[in-house]
Amino acid sequence: MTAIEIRGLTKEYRARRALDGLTVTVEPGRVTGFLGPNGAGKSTTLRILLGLDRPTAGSATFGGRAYTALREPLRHVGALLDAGAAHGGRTARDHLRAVAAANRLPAGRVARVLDEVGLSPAADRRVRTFSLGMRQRLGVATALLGDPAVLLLDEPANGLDPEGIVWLRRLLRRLAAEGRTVLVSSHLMAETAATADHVVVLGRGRLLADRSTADLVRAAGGRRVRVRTAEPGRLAAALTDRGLSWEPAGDGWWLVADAGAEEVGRIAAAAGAPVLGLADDHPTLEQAYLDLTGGAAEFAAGRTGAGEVE
Ligand SMILES: Nc1ncnc2c1ncn2[C@@H]1O[C@H](COP(=O)(O)OP(=O)(O)OP(=O)(O)O)[C@@H](O)[C@H]1O
Repeated sequence: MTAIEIRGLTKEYRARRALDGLTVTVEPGRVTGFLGPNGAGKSTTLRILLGLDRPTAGSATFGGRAYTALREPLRHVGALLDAGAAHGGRTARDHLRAVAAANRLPAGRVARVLDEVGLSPAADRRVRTFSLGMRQRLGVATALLGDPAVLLLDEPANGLDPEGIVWLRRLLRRLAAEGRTVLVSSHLMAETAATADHVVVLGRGRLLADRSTADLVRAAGGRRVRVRTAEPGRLAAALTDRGLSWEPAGDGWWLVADAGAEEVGRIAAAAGAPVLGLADDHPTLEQAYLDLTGGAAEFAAGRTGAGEVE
């Protein structure tokens, strides 16, 4: 069991501070979603973790050891940073064999990981003929080659079809259940909500949240009800009488704040407003994320002066 420990991590690129004193521990035995707007510092963190970039200050270690200090690092840390990393002229099998040989990993692992990612039937095709989703699978296979305790995956769902996404979700959950540390960056909130037990959210190089996915979502929104009625005027008057506020949510739906479905159903019935649809509206990770990162997006449409022009 190996935790990832990030302490006071700071990275400056000339005038730009990509990471600003980031401190967080990524625990084993669970899938941790690594979230944040474009430019928040996720890739920079992953690159520093892998010794591909040097921090200006602070440290990033695996069970207390820097990546560059690990002997046979692929046995400890598997990473998917760039799905285009494999040489296009090689077959998937040859690519994995080369990585295994260079890292003194048993050749027998190649067939195992090809099978694991569902690429066995395509193992002898050249990588240049692979779809983006197949390249992602090969990237995951490469990360798994050393049977590592830690997995760092940058946008692994990128290019996967719906079946591939379900496969990836199951794989990540199983790897975490085996006690591994699984850190997965993503911009797909629904997918992260379905996969990650825990989330670490960055904004402008700083930690915005480090908590369980369920807690973050729960904290996002109060109770709300989604309702649609054939008599909007009557329902509006009855809700106002009870001191409840609402807002339109499109297609004739309203969102009533601080109320439950049962209460709104009774109010509508008493007011003689036929209900066409009614449900408690559960907050989503996307909502929680947007609330959290609202002020931290480096690039946002319609905002002037917030981002830098390069
Ligand atoms: N090599 C570099 N030179 C200069 N600035 C860089 C370099 N790499 C990253 N940056 C800057 O550092 C900041 C963090 O970038 P990073 O790629 O880590 O963000 P990210 O969270 O991975 O974003 P995305 O979601 O778009 O992948 C950005 O402002 C980016 O422009």
